[in-house]
Amino acid sequence: MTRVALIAHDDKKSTMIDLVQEYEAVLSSFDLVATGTTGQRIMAEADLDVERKESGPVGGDTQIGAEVVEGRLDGIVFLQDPMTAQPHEPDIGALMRICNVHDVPLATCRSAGEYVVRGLARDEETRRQSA
Ligand SMILES: O=C(CO)COP(=O)(O)O
Repeated sequence: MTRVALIAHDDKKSTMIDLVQEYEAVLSSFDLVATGTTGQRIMAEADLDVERKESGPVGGDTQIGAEVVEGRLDGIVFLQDPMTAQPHEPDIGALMRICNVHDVPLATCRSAGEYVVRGLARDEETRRQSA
């Protein structure tokens, strides 16, 4: 099953909620993982089940990065706030780097996130049809 990570900085959490509500039908067919607070909000505000890691600043981004290394993730939607410095910037940079190392698609704004979600849904549909 397609496994996707959802992460949003505080100022982008409402955008993430909007995105997951719009794509709820597609996302409900995926295996979802999220950083702590993002996951909490998604489960409260959308009809989606999400595996929650730690919050980003205390290691959640790093835990998602470990899944990338282990080959468990097909894509990441990570809505970043470009206007606010983050205390865990090194962790964020490490997650982005490891996605590049392992060629895992990482979307950092809403429109790119929609492309990733739609693309992964199309891939899953293609796999289902050829199975
Ligand atoms: O800080 C984050 C990503 O860098 C997100 O963490 P939370 O989802 O716990 O807010």
